[in-house]
Amino acid sequence: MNLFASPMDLSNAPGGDQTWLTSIFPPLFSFLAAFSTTNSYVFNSAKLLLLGTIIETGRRLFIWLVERFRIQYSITAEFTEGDPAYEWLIHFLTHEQLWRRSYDFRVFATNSKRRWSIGTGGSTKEPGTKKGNAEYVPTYEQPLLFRWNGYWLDIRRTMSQATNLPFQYGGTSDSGKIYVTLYTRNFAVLTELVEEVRLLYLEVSRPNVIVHMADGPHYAPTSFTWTNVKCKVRRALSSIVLPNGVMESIVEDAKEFIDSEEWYHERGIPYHRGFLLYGPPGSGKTSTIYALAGALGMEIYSVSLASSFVDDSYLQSAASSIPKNSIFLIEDIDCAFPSREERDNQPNGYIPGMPPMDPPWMLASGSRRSSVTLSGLLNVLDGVGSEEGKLFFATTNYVDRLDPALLRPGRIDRKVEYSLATKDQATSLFAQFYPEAQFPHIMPNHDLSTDSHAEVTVTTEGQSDFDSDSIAQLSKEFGNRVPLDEFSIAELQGYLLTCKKQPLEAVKGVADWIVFQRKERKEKSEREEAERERAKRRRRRWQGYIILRLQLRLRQRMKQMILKGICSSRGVDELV
Ligand SMILES: Nc1ncnc2c1ncn2[C@@H]1O[C@H](COP(=O)(O)OP(=O)(O)OP(=O)(O)O)[C@@H](O)[C@H]1O
Repeated sequence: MNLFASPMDLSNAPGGDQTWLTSIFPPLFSFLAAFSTTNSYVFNSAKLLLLGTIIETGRRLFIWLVERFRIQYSITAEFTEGDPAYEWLIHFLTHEQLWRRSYDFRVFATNSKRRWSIGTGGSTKEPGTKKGNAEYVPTYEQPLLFRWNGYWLDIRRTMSQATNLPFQYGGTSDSGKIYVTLYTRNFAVLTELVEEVRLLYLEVSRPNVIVHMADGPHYAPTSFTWTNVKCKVRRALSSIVLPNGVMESIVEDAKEFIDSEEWYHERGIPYHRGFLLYGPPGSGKTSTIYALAGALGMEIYSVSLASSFVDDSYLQSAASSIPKNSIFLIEDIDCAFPSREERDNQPNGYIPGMPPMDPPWMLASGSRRSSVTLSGLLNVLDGVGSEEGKLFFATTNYVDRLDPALLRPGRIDRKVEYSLATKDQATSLFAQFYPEAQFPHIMPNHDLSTDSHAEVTVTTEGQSDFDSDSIAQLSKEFGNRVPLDEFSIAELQGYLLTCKKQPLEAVKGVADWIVFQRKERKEKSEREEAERERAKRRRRRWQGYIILRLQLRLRQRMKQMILKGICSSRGVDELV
């Protein structure tokens, strides 16, 4: 066997003409040819292996060249989920109808949280006749190439990945990302694109108020993702029924703040304005903030301290991730403070080695305490949460629970009280519910101002027996019949919803409704009182048990000490 045969000698080897191969790798082929004279199978395999290697090398070289070209002649921008720019881009992609080229969709039976799904016209048998029940959201996971303003763009999306553990317990998360590759070296094109998508987003979302909610545990230690985004239809300021001038003054105040950034900076005053809206549930605190956000074109970032997963670090990272010119809303801010009941139930003293006076189930039951501490909250208000000209709003039903440190100017600059419905508010609500234009058939035929319905009582006596009236008169009558400071606007709204199209019935039936509500409230308060009594008894029993255990332990300890004393006086180690 001649291992060093000339390559040319190999042309006659089994396997046909390998001249071109042998000229590339002469020694190897010399060896293989020599070897293959006895084993043609090995020679063919080697040929294939070599061919594959060459093809693979060529393929990699090609990819490398394309990558080099991309790096040299393109710009890639990354948009991260949770950042407003991500939302802008999603709206842009939907607007550009890029989904038409997509072959991958996720199908949701529920409404997607973002408005970037594709509206479908129901079934193909009756196109456009029925709105589809599902939503189709393109995944954009395969790169999509399209043209924008004469430039080629490449879009690719990666989904967010999270472990099911909050980050305090080692959970991790990768936010979803969209990569946009622009095939140009001109950076101005990217800024142009971002500005266009931003303007488009503002245009598209103008009729809505965008509310970002922190409504679930958070998994990433570094960046906070506001994954729950809601589009609420913008509400007219005039639809909020408040005492005269209140809404206008809040709007004026907020506008003035937005326009006076320089003024604040010149005087070295932190550019921050905090509002506290307090009052009973359903009196319009949240609605005011939503209407204000709509009027000012701002987005809301909302955290509720009543949520169990919100603690100091959660609040801190949420607040620091809110962009400029937004509203930072903390709902139920009182949850960071103990209620009077909780304070009253505190044990008088701590007994080392003994369990707390209140059993754990007692603390947990009905407690709305948040894990956020006062110092954590103040840090957020003084620090990250107050930067960049954010408007800060807090709402509470229990203003008395709030610590004076929170209420000092600089943290809370303006307090607005909300109350249960006044007669004027009830009148305005009714007038809004039944616009004159929609009820032209209701004509005045009866002067209600002469009727004696100034105040409704628990009986139905005093109801007028009218058939129809003008909306203005009916509104007034409704206002007269609703007792002052007893029902919230939300409750009255709930009642009016039961007679959406019958304003006359609404006025006639309100007395019965009031009777029913009072009866229900009485029963509820009796039930609650009974529950409180039961809880008190349970607490007393538990405290008695703790005291008994404490006494037993003390008695044992004293016994041991006395025995020790006797032993030492007798000079023995132990009494027999
Ligand atoms: N002053 C008001 N003007 C118009 N609508 C109101 C008013 N108050 C309450 N409503 C209606 O009642 C519902 C609840 O109102 P909202 O959530 O604003 O009350 P809230 O004071 O924030 O209550 P909570 O303290 O429980 O959060 C909304 O649907 C809203 O339309």
